[in-house]
Amino acid sequence: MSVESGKSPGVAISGVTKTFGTAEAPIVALERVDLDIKDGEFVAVVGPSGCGKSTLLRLISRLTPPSSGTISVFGDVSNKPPEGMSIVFQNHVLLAWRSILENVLFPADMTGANRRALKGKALELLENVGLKDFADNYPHELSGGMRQRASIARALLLEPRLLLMDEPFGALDALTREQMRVDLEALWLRNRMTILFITHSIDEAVLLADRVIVMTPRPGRIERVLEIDMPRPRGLAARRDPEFLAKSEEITEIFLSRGVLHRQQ
Ligand SMILES: Nc1ncnc2c1ncn2[C@@H]1O[C@H](COP(=O)(O)OP(=O)(O)OP(=O)(O)O)[C@@H](O)[C@H]1O
Repeated sequence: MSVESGKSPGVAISGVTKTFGTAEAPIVALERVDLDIKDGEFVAVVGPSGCGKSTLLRLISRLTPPSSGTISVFGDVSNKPPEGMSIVFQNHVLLAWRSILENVLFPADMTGANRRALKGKALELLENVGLKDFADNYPHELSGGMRQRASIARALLLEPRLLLMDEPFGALDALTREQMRVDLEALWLRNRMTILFITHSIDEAVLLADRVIVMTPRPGRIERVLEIDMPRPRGLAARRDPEFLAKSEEITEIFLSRGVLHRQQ
C-alpha cells in the first residue's frame, strides 16, 4: 500500500515492466518493479550501467509509458507529466545565449509564470548554490561544476514537489562532486521535496539518501532496498559514520555476488 494513513501519497510503482525492441528481439529494461517513494523522501538508485535506472526515471516522469504495470505520482495515474516535477540531467542544458539569471528564470518563461515575481527567488537560489556573483555571466564563463549548480537552481525555481536527478554529478570532478552532495542535502533539508537520485556511486547513494534502491541488470530488477539511518545534516563527516561503512559494504557485497564487481585476484 503506497498511502500511509494521514500522509499524502508519493510515487507508487506497481508491477512495472518496460520492454524495448521488437517482439522477436525484446530488450527487457525493467521487470516487475515495485517501489513506493514517500512524499518528501530522498531516495537514491544505484546500479551498474544498463540496469534500467534512467528508464525508471523516464517512466516516473512519463516521458516513456510502461509496457505493463501502474505508476502513480502524488495520487495521479494519468499519463500526463506530473505537476511540480523537475528533472536534472548529467550534462547541464543551459542556453548559451542567456545569462545565468536568465537561464534560471527560463522555466518561468516556459510556463507563463510571472517572471518579475520570480526574479527574487531566482537570485536567492543562485545565492544558495554559490553563484550570487555570476547572475549576469554567460554559461561559457563558468566551470562545469558551476554550470551544473545553475542547472540545479533552475530546476528548483518553480519549487518542484518532485525532483528527478539522473547522474547529476556524473560529469564533475571528485572535489566539486563532494561539495555538491553536501549542498544538495542542505537544499533538500530546506525544501523537503521528493527526490529520486540516480547514481553509479555507492558512496554518493548512501551519503545522500533516506533509502537506497540497489538494482542489478538484465533484466533490471530491484535487488534490495536499504534504509540509511544517519543523522542529518550528514555533511562531510558522514564518511566516518559506521552506518555509512556498513551500508556501503553491504551494497558492495551485492554487486560482488552478482558479478558486477570483482575482487582483485
Ligand atoms: N529507447 C530505447 N530503445 C531500446 N533500448 C533501450 C532504450 N532505452 C533504454 N534501452 C535499453 O534498456 C536497458 C536499460 O537502459 P537504461 O538507460 O535505463 O540503463 P541505465 O541503468 O540508466 O544505464 P546507464 O547507467 O549506463 O545510464 C539497456 O539495455 C538499454 O540498452
